Formats: sequence, structure tokens, C-alpha cells
Amino acid sequence: MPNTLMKVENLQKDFSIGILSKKKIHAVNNITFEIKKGEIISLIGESGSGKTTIGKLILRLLKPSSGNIYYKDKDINLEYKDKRKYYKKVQGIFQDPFASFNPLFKIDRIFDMIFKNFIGESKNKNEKIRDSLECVGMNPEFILKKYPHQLSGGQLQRLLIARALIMDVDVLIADELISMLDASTRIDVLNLLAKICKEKGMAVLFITHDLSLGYYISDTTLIMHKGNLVEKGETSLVYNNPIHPYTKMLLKSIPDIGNKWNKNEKFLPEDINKKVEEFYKSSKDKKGFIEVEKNHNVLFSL
Ligand SMILES: Nc1ncnc2c1ncn2[C@@H]1O[C@H](COP(=O)(O)OP(=O)(O)OP(=O)(O)O)[C@@H](O)[C@H]1O
Repeated sequence: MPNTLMKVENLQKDFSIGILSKKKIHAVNNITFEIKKGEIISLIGESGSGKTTIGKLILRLLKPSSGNIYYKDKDINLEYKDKRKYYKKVQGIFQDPFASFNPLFKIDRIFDMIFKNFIGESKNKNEKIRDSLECVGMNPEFILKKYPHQLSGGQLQRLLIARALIMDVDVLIADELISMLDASTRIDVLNLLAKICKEKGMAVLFITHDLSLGYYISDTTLIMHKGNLVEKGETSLVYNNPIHPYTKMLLKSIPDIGNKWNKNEKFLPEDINKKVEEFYKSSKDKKGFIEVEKNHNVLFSL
């Protein structure tokens, strides 16, 4: 497909536990999906389900145990020997924006380094920096003279988005991007991201625990459970017609405003694991990841 920027195919990542032990954790299990131009994909699942590992594999911070990742039809681990060339177009933003900035440099120096390391010197450098800062709603005069510690988490996350804009990235991996922001700043940052994606064609893999945010922002939703991709599809289809028991449980667990917590209602992770096992057993006639309707697939057996 001409619009496909990235293809993740049968991706597997196992971690060995301990130095001598032969035991392995299957952190990511046979995952396949595509990222298209301008698309926002939410990757949702409980803690430890393998979301960050997928982000790190795409960002080449880890090597897959097997499977392949293609950016514009080229295998990222084989054909993009020059990582810098890859990072010009595929960038990550992580939960803690403070860790992404050198605390000793003012913001103007940090932006200078982006040109030096990734873009090369350009006559329009200052103009590009100003434009990208204005695009994320920041005043260049104010922001460029600050050190990272003089800015809030929300301002730093906006700066990370501005950095992606200057570099004109194709794919942004946003891992728990807005988790440390307050509710109103969250919506600002989300709206900004969505606007940029639609206007500039940038794609975002939005890694989150939060189903409501996922629903708000994404075109496509991927649900992960224990390293497996269990449901994938157009966001409205997955949310309105969930099939996998894990997706159903996640959607049921979103608190409603107005409903107080019921202390008699228990959530036991073992229960959901049992339900998932029963679902796989009862769907024996259906093998693997199956299309249940157009743009909506569900894992029926492992
Ligand atoms: N470097 C590593 N060495 C060994 N095990 C790891 C390593 N990184 C991750 N894991 C394990 O792989 C599994 C998936 O971890 P991952 O961080 O991808 O989950 P996650 O869904 O992103 O969780 P969270 O939402 O809490 O960040 C977990 O069981 C984790 O303990």
C-alpha cells in the first residue's frame, strides 16, 4: 500500500531471566501491524503486556528475537545501517520529558544540536525553529533562553513535539506521552498531536494504559495482553464491538463519572487470565488472528 510507512511483521522479543538461567519471557509474541501516513494508532494494555518493548524495537533500542520491521519497505535492522538516517524520520517521546533534554544546555542550544546532528546547517534554521515553536503554541523569545529545569513537564513535551516537527519526522513513538500532565494540558497536547498528524501526515504510535485517551485520539486501536496482540481494528469498531474477553474487561473497567467505586466489585487478574484461556479453548475451530468484520481482527487462539 502506498500509504504504509511502517510494517511490523511477526515480531518476537524474548528476554532471558538471569545470567545462567535458560528461562525466557516472551515479552512480544508474533505481532503484526502496519502504520500508515497520518494515522494515530493506540497501543493499549496492562503493565507488562509488551507495549514499551514494541516501541523500543521500532526505535532500534532493542533487537528483535525474530520477525521484521520495515520502514518504507526497507528492513530497519538490515538496510538502515546508518541509525541517524533512520532517526531523522522515526523518533520517540517518552514518559519523562526531563530525561530527554540535556540539563546543561539552554533550549536554543538543544535546537542547534538537532540541526548539527540530524538536519545539517540551513539558512532557514532560525525561521524553522520559530515556526515549529509557534506551531506548538510556544513563544520562541521566552522559551529559547530557558534551561529545561525552568520549564514544566507540559512545556517540555510540547518542545519534544516541536523537535519532531523541525525534523519533519514520519513516525513518532509516543510512550505514555501525557501521563504526567494535568487533564487540561493533556487535551491540549492531544489536540495538537492530532492536528499535526492530519496536517503534516505524521503518524503516531500512542502507547498508553488509558482507554479513554486512546478512544479520543486514535484512528486504530491495538490491544495487547501478555505479549500478544489480541484485538486490532478501527477504534470505533474495537470500542463498540469488543470480542476478546480481555478487551471487554478493559472497557468495562473504565470508571463512569457519577458512579462511585463499588467496594464489593472485585477485579482479579487471575479471573481475566482464566477467562482468556477459556475463550481460546472454546474457539478451537478458529485459528489465530481472524478478521471478524472489515478492519477488525481478533486473536482466537495462541
Ligand atoms: N530488558 C529487559 N529484560 C528482561 N525483561 C524485560 C526487559 N524489558 C522488559 N522486560 C519484561 O518484558 C515484559 C514486557 O515489558 P514492557 O515494558 O514492554 O511492558 P509494558 O506493557 O510497556 O508495561 P508498562 O505499561 O508498565 O510500561 C515484562 O514482563 C517486563 O518485565
